Amino acid sequence: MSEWFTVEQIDEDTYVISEYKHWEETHCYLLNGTERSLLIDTGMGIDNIKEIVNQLTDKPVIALPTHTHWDHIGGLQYFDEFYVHEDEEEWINGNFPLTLEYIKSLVIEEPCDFPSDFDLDKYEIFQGQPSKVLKDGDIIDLGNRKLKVIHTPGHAPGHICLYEEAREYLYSGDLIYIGKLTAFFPTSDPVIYNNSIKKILPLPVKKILSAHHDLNVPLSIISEISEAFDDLKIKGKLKQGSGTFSYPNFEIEI
Ligand SMILES: O=c1ccn([C@@H]2O[C@H](COP(=O)(O)O)[C@@H](O)[C@H]2O)c(=O)[nH]1
Repeated sequence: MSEWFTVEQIDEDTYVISEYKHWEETHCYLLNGTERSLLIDTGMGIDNIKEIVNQLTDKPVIALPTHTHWDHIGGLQYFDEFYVHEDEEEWINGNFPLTLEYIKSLVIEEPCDFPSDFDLDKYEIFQGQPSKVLKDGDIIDLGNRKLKVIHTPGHAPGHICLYEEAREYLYSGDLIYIGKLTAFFPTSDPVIYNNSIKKILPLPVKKILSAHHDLNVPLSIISEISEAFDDLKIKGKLKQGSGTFSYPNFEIEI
């Protein structure tokens, strides 16, 4: 097993594959169904995540990034079938707004014990044609498991969360996690981010499976983030350049 990835089992047919050595501390989730498996997010592409996935499922795998920032799409290169939300189809298909040189600088922004065969000169931003383009409300059927696509823009225009109603699992991507939530990129929008939080708020959730950092995400964080955004709205801070605001479990950078 690669030393780059860490694998933890969440329940009998759900795994989290993490890249803890890198400052982004990404998490990808493998959901095994009776007909097919779903890999939610694919990491940075620094090592081959498919080799890990192959040890955890013998079913055909659909790869699905929650959005197409570089640290979520790096592993798409290893999968024949992948889906993206319609609002980021252009980004994955030749028009991502950041240069490769800039992304490479992010890859090595902090010291990191990279795999011995990793070569930054050969690092690429994945580009390709999705096998399916998703929209809000679509259902992904794995056989015995169904995931609902919830369009939650704000961090990125085509950001999605996946909701598994039967287990009350929320795969929250970069919308909700412990750490710095970011709505300051030119393609982010803090008002829309707040609307996306409001979309998630009424869902019954037993487990939040986030894309970064600490996996023990308290369920209360959803309402805490919602209240924080509402407070910033009242104070007229929901516009870009307002700054970074700190709360017990998270920060919001706008
Ligand atoms: O406009 C942008 C968009 C993204 N980035 C960089 O990409 C990643 C985003 O990571 P997330 O995990 O999706 O938050 C991060 O390294 C950003 O710095 C950017 O620089 N500008």
